[in-house]
Amino acid sequence: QFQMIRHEELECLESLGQGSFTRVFLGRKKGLRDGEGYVTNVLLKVLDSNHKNCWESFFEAASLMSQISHKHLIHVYGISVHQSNNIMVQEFVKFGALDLYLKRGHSVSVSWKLEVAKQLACALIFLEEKNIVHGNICAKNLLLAREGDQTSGNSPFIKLSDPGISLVMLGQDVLMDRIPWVAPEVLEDPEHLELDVDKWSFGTTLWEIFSGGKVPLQGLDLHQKLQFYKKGHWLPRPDWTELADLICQCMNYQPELRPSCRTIIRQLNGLITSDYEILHAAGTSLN
Ligand SMILES: N#Cc1ccc(Nc2nc(N)cc(-n3ccc(CO)n3)n2)cc1
Repeated sequence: QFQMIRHEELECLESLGQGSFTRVFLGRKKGLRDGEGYVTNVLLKVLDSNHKNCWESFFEAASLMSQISHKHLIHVYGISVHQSNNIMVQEFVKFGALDLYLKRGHSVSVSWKLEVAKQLACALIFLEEKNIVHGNICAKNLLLAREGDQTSGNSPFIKLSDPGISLVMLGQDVLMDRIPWVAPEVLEDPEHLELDVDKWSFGTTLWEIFSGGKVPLQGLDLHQKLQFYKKGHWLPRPDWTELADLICQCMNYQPELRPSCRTIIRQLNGLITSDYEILHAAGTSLN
């Protein structure tokens, strides 16, 4: 279900950071295309040695991503197992993870943020139609392939990364640490994953995108995070009412009441044409 890549074809260059349980490196992949030798930049995602027992789940994620293809989903070339290294080989996405991009203080417009949100919603519609639960939707797993900028006005382009080790494999404390991205019902029964869990995480990711990469519930320990759910709390509402309402609808504690992906897209389109967006767009072009 995926391409096995020989380690001789791979060259590992500098470290680019880390996900949960993995480290990511810039790499090169040698290959042949109609007899021609060529080298491409790749992203090497290496499973931490102390999580070796999760290698099946790690490769299941690789297998999932290599069996489906969509413009807003990361392309996985295959996997490489060499000595004690389990490596997922992905297309290299130029501007990296969105959470870091936003934290670096790039000033992006409201329409830029809405475009990113819409593209994520399109990826979710695609997964929903295939009845696939991603399970790890968050700004850290949104990769920015094109910056898009105010002047030339071309829009950003994002790709949703692989889900990594499945929620089912994670311990309770890892699940608690993923509050407020992980849907509340997952903590009750991690085995029973429904599509609705991705809608909850979409709400949290929307909050991240419009909060400039701020980490929601930063500084809360696991117990306090658990209390946040026990008490049915919500994240601090952004001042844009319609956006805040959409976030709250997605982060509904009753999974069946969360909006369908199509409703989400319709509401995002409504936000794009709303006066708040026009006002803010006017604001940025005035200053
Ligand atoms: N400075 C810088 C810089 C860093 C990374 C990239 N590119 C990239 N391409 C991918 N396919 C995946 C990732 N990831 C990064 C974290 C995770 C965890 O999910 N993935 N980064 C580009 C620039």
